[in-house]
Amino acid sequence: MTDGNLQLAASKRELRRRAAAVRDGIDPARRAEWSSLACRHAWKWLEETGAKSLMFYVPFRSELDTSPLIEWCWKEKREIILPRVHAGSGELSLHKVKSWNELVQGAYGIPEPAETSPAIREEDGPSVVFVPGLAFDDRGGRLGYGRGYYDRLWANFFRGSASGARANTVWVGTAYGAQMLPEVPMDVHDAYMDMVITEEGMLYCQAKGD
Ligand SMILES: Nc1nc2c(c(=O)[nH]1)N(C=O)[C@@H](CNc1ccc(C(=O)N[C@@H](CCC(=O)O)C(=O)O)cc1)CN2
Ligand SMILES: Nc1ncnc2c1ncn2[C@@H]1O[C@H](COP(=O)(O)OP(=O)(O)OP(=O)(O)O)[C@@H](O)[C@H]1O
Repeated sequence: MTDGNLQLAASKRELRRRAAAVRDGIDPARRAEWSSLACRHAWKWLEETGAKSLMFYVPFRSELDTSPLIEWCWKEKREIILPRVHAGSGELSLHKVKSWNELVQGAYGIPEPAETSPAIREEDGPSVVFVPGLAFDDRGGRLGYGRGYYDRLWANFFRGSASGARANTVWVGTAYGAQMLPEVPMDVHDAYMDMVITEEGMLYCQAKGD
């Protein structure tokens, strides 16, 4: 690691600690209220876009709760894709899920599709990916828990897009307004969001990495 890399890693670590404290410090009733508002914004947007296949996360810790949105998508017969964590390789595999009953306790205690659930093929990937995080900025910068799972998935999608597979996937960060920072420090491999959605509404971010 160069001095620059070391500095970036240290500043991300410190920021992660502070951002987790901010998010954990939001009153649970407020979190529920803001989650519900953010879901309504996302819902409206999804109705307009008509996207058929959506990747979500199953919320844990104090993350924005997207479960009403997931249930609404099931009701509307849209396809829900959830990740399974492969802690050894640092990869996420993607699986179609039709109900909460299909989930088992996974790595980090996050519910995930069972081992027996078949992973989808790359060309069947989602057209929208909802991404959790500790902090975001209005360029679409994101700070996660520091294991790079979503960065690797993002890189895989772009590799896929070279062969025309998944060029048009929209990446949507979901967070409380209190998680927005003026600037999240970004590494070369860090995934940029196309939009961030909070209780305040949808924020369209500038072109990835520009
Ligand atoms: N709901 C949800 N699902 C998700 C993610 C997420 O952020 N939220 N992920 C997004 O990537 C992946 C899981 N990533 C995780 C990465 C690190 C830790 C974690 O506990 N890290 C320690 C830090 C120390 C360490 O690295 O061991 C911690 O936060 O205490 C948890 C989940 C896939 N699924
Ligand atoms: N495309 C990639 N290929 C290989 N390693 C990667 C890739 N992207 C990120 N990493 C590695 O993952 C580690 C964590 O990256 P980073 O600190 O950006 O995580 P994060 O985005 O905060 O975490 P997460 O996505 O798990 O929420 C770093 O050591 C980084 O080198």
